[in-house]
Amino acid sequence: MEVRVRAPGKIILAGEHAVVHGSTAVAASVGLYTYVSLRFPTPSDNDDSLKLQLKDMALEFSWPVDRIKEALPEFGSSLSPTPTSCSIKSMKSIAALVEEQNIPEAKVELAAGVSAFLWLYSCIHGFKPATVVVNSELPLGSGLGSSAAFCVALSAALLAFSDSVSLDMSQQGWSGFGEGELELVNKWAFEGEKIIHGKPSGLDNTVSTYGNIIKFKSGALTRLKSNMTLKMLITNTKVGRNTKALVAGVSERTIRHPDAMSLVFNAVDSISKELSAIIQSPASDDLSITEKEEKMEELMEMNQGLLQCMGVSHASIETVLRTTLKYKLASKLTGAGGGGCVLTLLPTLLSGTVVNKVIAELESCGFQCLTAAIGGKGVEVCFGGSS
Ligand SMILES: Nc1ncnc2c1ncn2[C@@H]1O[C@H](COP(=O)(O)OP(=O)(O)O)[C@@H](O)[C@H]1O
Ligand SMILES: C[C@@](O)(CCOP(=O)(O)O)CC(=O)O
Ligand SMILES: [Mg+2]
Repeated sequence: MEVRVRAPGKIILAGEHAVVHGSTAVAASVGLYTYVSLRFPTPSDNDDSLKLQLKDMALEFSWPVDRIKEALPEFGSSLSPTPTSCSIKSMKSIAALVEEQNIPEAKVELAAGVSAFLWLYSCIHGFKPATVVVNSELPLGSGLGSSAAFCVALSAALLAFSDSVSLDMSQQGWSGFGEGELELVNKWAFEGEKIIHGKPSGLDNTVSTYGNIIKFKSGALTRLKSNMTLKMLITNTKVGRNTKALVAGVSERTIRHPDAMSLVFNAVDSISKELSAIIQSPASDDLSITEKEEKMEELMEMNQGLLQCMGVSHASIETVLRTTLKYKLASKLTGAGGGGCVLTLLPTLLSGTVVNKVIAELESCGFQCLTAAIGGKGVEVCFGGSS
């Protein structure tokens, strides 16, 4: 029997980094997915190993379950029904298991994802042999939340075959989880994100789990009912970066300049609140769509300025900002910054010709542009078939 799960990536419309320090953020799911399938071998397969296949990278990792038992003896006897954090001792044992796999030097950043996998798998299924296959439409380490989508899809697939969750396996095609199940998936995914990010806010895993457009502050989410169609151009600068290092950099700056940074975080909080009010304001309100879009553009520019204050912009991001500004379009980085992706609001009345021109100019700089549906469904599951 096989289960397949998909979890979306996300864009952050306002509030990245500041959300780690308690400010409000606004984010939406993006229609690009990470897929995880899980299969347990039958006795006739005679397979006693745990396998992780990363299809896009053409990599396969494999551990004899006895080796996992030896490294993590604390698992197996009592599987954890509630999400728990990885202790320093378990992290060391997991690091040894990952090191044995000799991840190619050029892909060493995958070690964090593989560690999160070993933690989530061992907590939920102990020493059971299995094959887990992962593939993703999301660029890794680009600010679109690939780490969270990976942790959400993994947690959901593992829980789908656990005693903690009971799902109707006769459903055809993709189907959603119940509220209680989503909460459990989200909490386990957050534990995985902690291994990859160090100090995540929980925003990314929450958007990937629940989908939609959400407002998020200190672990609490509010689903937003959008009264306008939001069209965003996503530009990937293709400059690689690592969320853990960028989040740590902002924290260090906060320690050096606590008063100034607290004002920056407060300003971001106000921007996110105003942005969510605009998104939700009824269409019949005094503000026309154009006026709403102009306000949003201004808020995005202000948020970008504050992200520069936090030290997370990058020359490549500034090039995207300058290029889109030539067409009077507002942009901001999305995710951790330092490279990665930039969002540009595409107003409703903007002509297709202008959009094509901006995309052509951005792509001539070596960047990659995409437009994807935003605010769609969160994590979904599919049994048996190959949807
Ligand atoms: N499909 C995947 N397979 C394995 N690891 C993954 C996958 N997606 C994400 N990861 C892990 O997450 C890391 C990227 O996370 P991060 O730096 O937070 O960037 P982002 O979440 O914006 O893509 C990767 O280096 C890897 O460790
Ligand atoms: C910078 C931050 O706000 C978002 C990071 O997103 P991403 O990993 O770059 O996709 C960190 C967080 O909220 O945990
Ligand atoms: Mg991430």
